[in-house]
Amino acid sequence: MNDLFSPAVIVAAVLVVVAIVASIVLISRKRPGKPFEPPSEPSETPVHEPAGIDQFGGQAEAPAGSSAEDESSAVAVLERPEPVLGRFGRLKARLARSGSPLGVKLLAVLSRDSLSEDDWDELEETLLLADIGAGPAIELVEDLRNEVRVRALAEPAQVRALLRSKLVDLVDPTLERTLNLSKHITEDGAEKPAVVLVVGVNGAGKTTTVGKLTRVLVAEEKKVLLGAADTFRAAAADQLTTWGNRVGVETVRSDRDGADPASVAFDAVKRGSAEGVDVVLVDTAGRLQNKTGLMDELGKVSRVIEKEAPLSEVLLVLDATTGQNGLAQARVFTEVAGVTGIVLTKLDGTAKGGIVVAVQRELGLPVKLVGLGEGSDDLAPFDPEQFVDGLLGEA
Ligand SMILES: Nc1nc2c(ncn2[C@@H]2O[C@H](COP(=O)(O)OP(=O)(O)OP(=O)(O)O)[C@@H](O)[C@H]2O)c(=O)[nH]1
Repeated sequence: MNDLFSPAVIVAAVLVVVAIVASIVLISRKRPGKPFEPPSEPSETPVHEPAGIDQFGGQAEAPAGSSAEDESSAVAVLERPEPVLGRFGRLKARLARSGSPLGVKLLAVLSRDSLSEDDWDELEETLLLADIGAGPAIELVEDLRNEVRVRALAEPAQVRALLRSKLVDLVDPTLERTLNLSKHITEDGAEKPAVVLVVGVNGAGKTTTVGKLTRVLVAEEKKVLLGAADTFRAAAADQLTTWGNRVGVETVRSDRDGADPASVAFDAVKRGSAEGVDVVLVDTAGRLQNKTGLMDELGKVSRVIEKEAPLSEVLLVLDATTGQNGLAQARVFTEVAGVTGIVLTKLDGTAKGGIVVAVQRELGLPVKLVGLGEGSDDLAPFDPEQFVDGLLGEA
């Protein structure tokens, strides 16, 4: 009985009490006031949060030294993209502002009282300078000339109206330009998201276009998932993630630089199917059309995606400022990747808006979207009439 009060037992009891108190203190320090939460299931492919909101506009970068909590609360403030309706109308002034020789020069020629042989030549030259292509330029001037003569049009305003309607015809309002974004139902009744693959040469504006298109779709209340299959540059995936985060859209990407782009694209589409999203947008690395390995890789990306869901659209992004040079590149892409439509970027920065006509003629594909600036909402569905009005500087 006395054993109970022996010094050894007392010391042992005190040690046990101290250990219990110490562990309670430690636990409460580690979890300040938080209830116990089970660890979340790891996702199949990690979704990365951005380092901060950066040059893509919208919000100020977090100041140096700000805490992770500050950053996540900055990210939580989602931007509201501009409605899509009427966007082209807002942006079309930029076509005229870029000093288009079509707008200024054509109208200057057509304002003359009677048109001489030299005037018609000047008209043709102006169309050529605007990159409309030799065939269409010659056709247009011949048509215009005949009709002016047959209908005895004398007023500059009448000739101008005729030119406008001929330009609209050249741009072709009958082409189907709507993006195919319907979900796909498989034979066994499963629903698959629409998948849009975005391809093109380096620096054409692919990532920016995917970012802007994400905003268009979010404005249309679609549920979107992004796939960063540009695995050459970690910065490209960061850039895409930032675009997505600004409007609450997640990005599937690889943890490794140089990972297989086809596998990232596949993961994105698989996850999009599992989560029931409406559209998966897949960004790819820029590649030169003469590099066979890279073009083969693009073919593989398409094939691997199609194991999971059919491709709804393959958009080729072309930089309008490269003019006719861009056409050779474009042709190879259409063969390798089965392109369904063109996105013409940087139309705000060129006097060569006629490239729209040349691209469509040469490739037999419609221009579906146009980029008219570096702002987040400077992407619009292409509208032939508004486009021609913009080129001619008409409000
Ligand atoms: N002015 C103007 N600039 C644009 C437009 N679209 C894209 N850009 C700019 O073009 C540059 C290249 O854009 P990115 O989206 O990085 O091009 P990318 O094709 O993804 O580039 P890579 O991944 O290197 O092949 C960026 O500075 C964009 O801001 C546009 O419509 N107008």
